[in-house]
Amino acid sequence: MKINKPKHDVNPDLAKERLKCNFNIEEVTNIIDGGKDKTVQRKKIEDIALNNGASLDEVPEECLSIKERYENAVRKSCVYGNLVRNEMLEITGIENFESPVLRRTADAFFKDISPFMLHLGMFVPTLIGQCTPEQTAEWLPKALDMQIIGAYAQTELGHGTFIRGLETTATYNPEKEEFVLHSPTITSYKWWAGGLGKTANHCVVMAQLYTQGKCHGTHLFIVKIRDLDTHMPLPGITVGEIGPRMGFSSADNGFLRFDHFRIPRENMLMKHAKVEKDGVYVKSAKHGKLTYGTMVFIRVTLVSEMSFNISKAATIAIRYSAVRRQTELRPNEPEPQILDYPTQQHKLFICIATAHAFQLTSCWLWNTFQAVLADMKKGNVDTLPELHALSSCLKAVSTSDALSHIEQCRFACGGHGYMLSSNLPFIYSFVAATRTYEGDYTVLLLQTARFLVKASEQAEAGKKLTQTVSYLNRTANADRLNWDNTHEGIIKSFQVIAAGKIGQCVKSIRDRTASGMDYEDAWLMTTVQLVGAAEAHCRAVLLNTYWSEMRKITEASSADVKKVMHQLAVLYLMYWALEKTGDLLKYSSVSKKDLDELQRRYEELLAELRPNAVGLVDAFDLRDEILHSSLGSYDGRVYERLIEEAHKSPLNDEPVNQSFHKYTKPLMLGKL
Ligand SMILES: CCCCCCCCCCCCCCCCCCCCC/C=C/C(=O)SCCNC(=O)CCNC(=O)[C@H](O)C(C)(C)COP(=O)(O)OP(=O)(O)OC[C@H]1O[C@@H](n2cnc3c(N)ncnc32)[C@H](O)[C@@H]1OP(=O)(O)O
Ligand SMILES: Cc1cc2nc3c(=O)[nH]c(=O)nc-3n(C[C@H](O)[C@H](O)[C@H](O)COP(=O)(O)OP(=O)(O)OC[C@H]3O[C@@H](n4cnc5c(N)ncnc54)[C@H](O)[C@@H]3O)c2cc1C
Repeated sequence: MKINKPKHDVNPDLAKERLKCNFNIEEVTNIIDGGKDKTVQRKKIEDIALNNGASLDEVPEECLSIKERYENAVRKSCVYGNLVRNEMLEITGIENFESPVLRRTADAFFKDISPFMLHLGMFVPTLIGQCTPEQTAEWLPKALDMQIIGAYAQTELGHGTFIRGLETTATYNPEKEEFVLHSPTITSYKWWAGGLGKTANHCVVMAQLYTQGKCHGTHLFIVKIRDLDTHMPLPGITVGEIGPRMGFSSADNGFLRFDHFRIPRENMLMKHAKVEKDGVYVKSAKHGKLTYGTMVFIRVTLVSEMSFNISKAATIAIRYSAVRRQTELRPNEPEPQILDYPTQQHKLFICIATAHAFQLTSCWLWNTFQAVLADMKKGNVDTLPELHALSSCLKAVSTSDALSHIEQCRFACGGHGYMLSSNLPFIYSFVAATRTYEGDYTVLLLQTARFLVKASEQAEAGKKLTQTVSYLNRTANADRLNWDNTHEGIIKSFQVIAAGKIGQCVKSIRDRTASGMDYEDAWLMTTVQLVGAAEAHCRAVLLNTYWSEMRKITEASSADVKKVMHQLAVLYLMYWALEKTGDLLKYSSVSKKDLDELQRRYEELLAELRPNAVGLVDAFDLRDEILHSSLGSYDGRVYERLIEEAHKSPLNDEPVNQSFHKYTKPLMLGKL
């Protein structure tokens, strides 16, 4: 495999690590990419990005003012967008505009985020999923060609989670064949939409549809908010940026207020419901929630996005841990590499395994999503509830796990991990937002819980369940599982834990309703348990999917690759078994002796994986320009890079800062 040759000598410790690696790195890279041809394609696209002005920053993004950061991000987005439009989509095919490869190359341009991300990330997918064929023909080519730039404005100041509570209204006027968009209250301001504040000239808006005096609930509309030539907001539109945030600092998350703003009837996205010219409302959708389709799509893609983010953090932390030496173990011996500490391995090797677990699960989820779309094209919406339940819990758990693993990577890098130049704080703050957006963690797990409670009741009634909950058919009446200390045994025990927790929720709700509570209150009182049950179900799905997909995908691999991929999957199973010992003790016959044995095997496995740690992160094949990290570069020049980055601080532009003469000196002289 052609690797990008480092310009400098590789740090000797890192070089030694690479000699220790006992599997073929390229083979693992191909597995991660989904095949050798995909690796070749990815590298070709990365070359286009990296040879055409990526890393265009003279001054680090973080050293710029808010305005400069935004302007710089727009400049880079235009260079990048042009490359996507003219060269990269030629290779992926236009239908793959959401390809993870494009997402990956975007990181070479932006440490933080592009103000155009939501255009490609949500605006375009909404047009694809919610337009009639005529509307698609009208809007999509313009959007893909960047003639119009869009945002997705759903959330309001007063409501994000509860979509039915949105207050923006779209009232149909049959005389003029127009909708009138209006923001009736302060809480109805659209709030948060990425790219809306300053960049977009169009947006998709979710609003309560009124026609013939009746409200028909939330629907989507495409709205032009700015003049295409002057970019000035149109009369009736108040739009701006919401202010500094924890992350997303180079984007322009926006607010938007409508004052009786008129749009043509054709601007209602009418794939699933329409308003006729005379104002008659016609619903064609076979399922009530199809207007939520873009959210389901993004939740599906976020699982792979989390794999990518963990792999970046793991690469940084593991390469750094091979270079960093700290603390004398024995007198007169060199300080060990911190990667030799089992506690460090415990923090970091699970990150490698989790990146693989999420990648394989995301491919499987993507295929499930495609199968559901194919069903829906044929008019069958029966498989949608299971997809909604799956995408909700996998989005919730993958973003939450990614966040805590990335935080562990930062801890693993000590003080230097706190530096923005390590890139870990950027990765962390980006992923922190994913736990909230596209549906908050708790809220989405409660959606999955609704599905699980129904499934459990169906299992109880002897009905055969769909694939991802079929374990409830086998385990619904099982009291405690006989512990079986095998890999399949661990997976089965997680299914029994999930079944036990769901069963306990059903019982709690029933007990509460039997004692006089109404169902809503009984559900509410049980929500802490319901969140736990949905998380347990998600863990069972993740463990089972990772294990079975890993075995499938490595069937034809070399023995060494098979071995190391197997070790990672076993590590993942053991890690989670040890994290959930309380649940295992409650729902299986596992003994203290079994758990001690599991702990011992886990620690041995960390030691077995140790020589391959650097090889495993090299297999993620993240080029330095994408990693942006003083700690994680391929050559391991950690200390040199930290010093180089320090010199870029604008505070080092002059030896004495003017504040000394203005403030400090007068203070010292008692002249303030
Ligand atoms: C061309 C060149 C371009 C160059 C550009 C350069 C740029 C480079 C970058 C490129 C990279 C691109 C990569 C993209 C990455 C993606 C990044 C995305 C960033 C996203 C930023 C954030 C966006 C947002 O956050 S948008 C807002 C999201 N909001 C939410 O998610 C709200 C959450 N709330 C809900 O979903 C609902 O309100 C809910 C589900 C909580 C409750 O809904 P409800 O209506 O009240 O329903 P309920 O009564 O609870 O349930 C009834 C019933 O319906 C079922 N249900 C609910 N939802 C669904 C669903 N979605 N699908 C199916 N069924 C659903 C529910 O289960 C119930 O069923 P029953 O139990 O059977 O009754
Ligand atoms: C960086 C970022 C980018 C975003 N981009 C966009 C965008 O482009 N377009 C857009 O439309 N939106 C966007 N959003 C908004 C985002 O989708 C919402 O913030 C998110 O859906 C959560 O909704 P909320 O803020 O109303 O939180 P709330 O719903 O107010 O949640 C607050 C707390 O209440 C809890 N809670 C709420 N309801 C329940 C319940 N029923 N049961 C139990 N607990 C509950 C939650 O768990 C949470 O802990 C973005 C947000 C962020 C942070």
